[in-house]
Amino acid sequence: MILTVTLNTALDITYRVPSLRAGASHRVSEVLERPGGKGVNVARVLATLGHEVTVTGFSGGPTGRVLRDRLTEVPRLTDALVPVSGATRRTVTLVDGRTGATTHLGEPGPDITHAEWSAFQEVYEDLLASASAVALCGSLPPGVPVGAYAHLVRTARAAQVPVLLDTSGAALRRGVAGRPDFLKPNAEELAELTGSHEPLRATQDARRRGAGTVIASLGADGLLAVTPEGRWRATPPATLAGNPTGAGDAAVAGLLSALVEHRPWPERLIRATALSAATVLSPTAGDFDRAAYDRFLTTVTVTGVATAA
Ligand SMILES: O=P(O)(O)OC[C@H]1O[C@](O)(CO)[C@@H](O)[C@H]1O
Repeated sequence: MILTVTLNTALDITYRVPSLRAGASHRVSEVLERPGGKGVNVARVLATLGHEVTVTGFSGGPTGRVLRDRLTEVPRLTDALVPVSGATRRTVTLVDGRTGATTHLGEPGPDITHAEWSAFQEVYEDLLASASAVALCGSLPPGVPVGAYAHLVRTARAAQVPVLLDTSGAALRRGVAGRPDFLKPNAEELAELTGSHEPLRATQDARRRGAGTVIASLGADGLLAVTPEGRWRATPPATLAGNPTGAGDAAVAGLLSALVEHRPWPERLIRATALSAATVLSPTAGDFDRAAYDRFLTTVTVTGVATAA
């Protein structure tokens, strides 16, 4: 199975309003509620693609119960979340019906005690024994040490399980030092990590900081991958209008799916880019438009990037 870790799971709420204005009161025209947090979205996409997947991390309180209930509806997905005394957070995405622009609000998440963090590490080590790959995704809830991802990366490497890291801020800065096999930052996270806004230069810098391979998601510009085997850019067929929430998570699912099937890099990038684009066309994170995905698989282009910055 493929293992995804979401230490800060979330109940993701999407509100669509006819036209969003700061300082105004709004009537919501559509409400969607989904189990979320990055690794949960990755897992849902993987399960839809036909992979056996296990989700772990923390969940608690009434929101955690709703999240776990909803996860039982996903075929091929095993819930190995560790219960905690605090409540799973909510996130709210506001979609402006006029422009399609999205505004994201994320709660910090529950306080995790030392005993809960220790319990999680035991569960994680056990799960690694039957994992073909692991993705460590999203922010850290309060109470989890900032060096947590570096530790989890090293544990995966010691168990010889390929490990992908997708996080931000201090958790990313510390996590990359654990030497993950794969790092999947977006343009903003990459710039924050390296101080460079030039994607190729920043991607190479991120590798020097410890990542084996860096796959940067660049929004409408697709993916840039710098790997030990070569460098590629994967470009979606067109700029798509829709909800980009979860597009990066879908890219991670595409990379892992093709990785465990031992596909070569260009194919991994096509799958990741096609899934990411097909997610933009779906209104909720963790879902993708299947027909669009099949179409994009034949229209995403991959080109080699020859020169160093
Ligand atoms: O863990 P964070 O970095 O706060 O990100 C969580 C959020 O990101 C998303 O996974 C979208 O990528 C949402 O589902 C939401 O839960």
